[in-house]
Amino acid sequence: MTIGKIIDGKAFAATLRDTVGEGVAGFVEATGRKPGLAVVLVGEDPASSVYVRSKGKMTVAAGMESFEFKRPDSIGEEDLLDLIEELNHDERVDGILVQLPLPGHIDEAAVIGAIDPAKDVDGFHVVNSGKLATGQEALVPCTPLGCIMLLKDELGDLSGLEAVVVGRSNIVGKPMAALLLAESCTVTIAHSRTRDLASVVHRADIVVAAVGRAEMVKGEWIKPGATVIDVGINRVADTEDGKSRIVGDVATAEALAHVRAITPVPGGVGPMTIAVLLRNTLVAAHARAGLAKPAGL
Ligand SMILES: Nc1nc(=O)c2c([nH]1)NC[C@@H]1CN(c3ccc(C(=O)N[C@@H](CCC(=O)O)C(=O)O)cc3)C=[N+]21
Repeated sequence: MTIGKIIDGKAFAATLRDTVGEGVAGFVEATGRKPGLAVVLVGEDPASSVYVRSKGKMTVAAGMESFEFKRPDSIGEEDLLDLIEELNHDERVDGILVQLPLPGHIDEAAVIGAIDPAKDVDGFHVVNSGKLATGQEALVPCTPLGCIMLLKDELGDLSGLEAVVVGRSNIVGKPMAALLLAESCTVTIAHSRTRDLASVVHRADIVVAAVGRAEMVKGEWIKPGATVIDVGINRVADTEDGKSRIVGDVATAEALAHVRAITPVPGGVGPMTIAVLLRNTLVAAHARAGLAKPAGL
């Protein structure tokens, strides 16, 4: 039985961060200042805190300025909007990321809508999603853009390929579909109401799984030779040692016998998300400074 390739997202992300680092050096030389990324974290969710810390470290390692704003769960929406307004006007800040999800009493759409689209390095503002949907230059959500980079690296030209995106979230599924369409794929978005998901997935040359359900996409659903991008990060109890581990949305061990290539979890899409965040911050900094987009990005 042949075994597919495991795509090394961690290594690809490290290379991308190096490229970003070179671009940062050029930006500093041209402007006399560092690009800056502001991350806003509301509440004390331990997983979010770990993730925000590693983002901060990688931001600094790439030569950029990192600003972190931690606010309690109890913060009112008005106070959060005031903070964003302040960051919108802070010349040292090129990128603003508000860690999601936000507490239930805060309107996420209102908060995202308050971010200056030129600083929206998550690409979640309707101005950026609208530009993406209509084929205009935009800041593009980090996870889907990272997935496209991995796919192009593996497959080259994607045009004409059959792509199935499982999941229809605003942060992954929908922008992923828009990007695949822009690459001239034939795109299907499947979701929880899709009938006979197995046979829909079986059509695909490219499967992107972004549903947030542990190992939901089974190996036998995958068409032989398909490329699978697993966006899921699900913490599950590991019965053998009582600890927990992280698995994706795809049953990877099963799928390996069917795929051409597949991203692992961890070490696949996750590291790309952070690397693209740095990339987006650098791109936003160049645009704000009136400079052309740096080479290779
Ligand atoms: N406004 C906003 N933008 C985000 O991009 C955003 C967010 N909110 N909220 C939370 C999610 C989650 N997220 C991850 C990014 C990288 C890894 C990552 O690097 N994971 C590693 C390590 C996994 C581990 O071992 O914990 C991996 O997959 O290999 C994980 C999760 C970004 N998010």
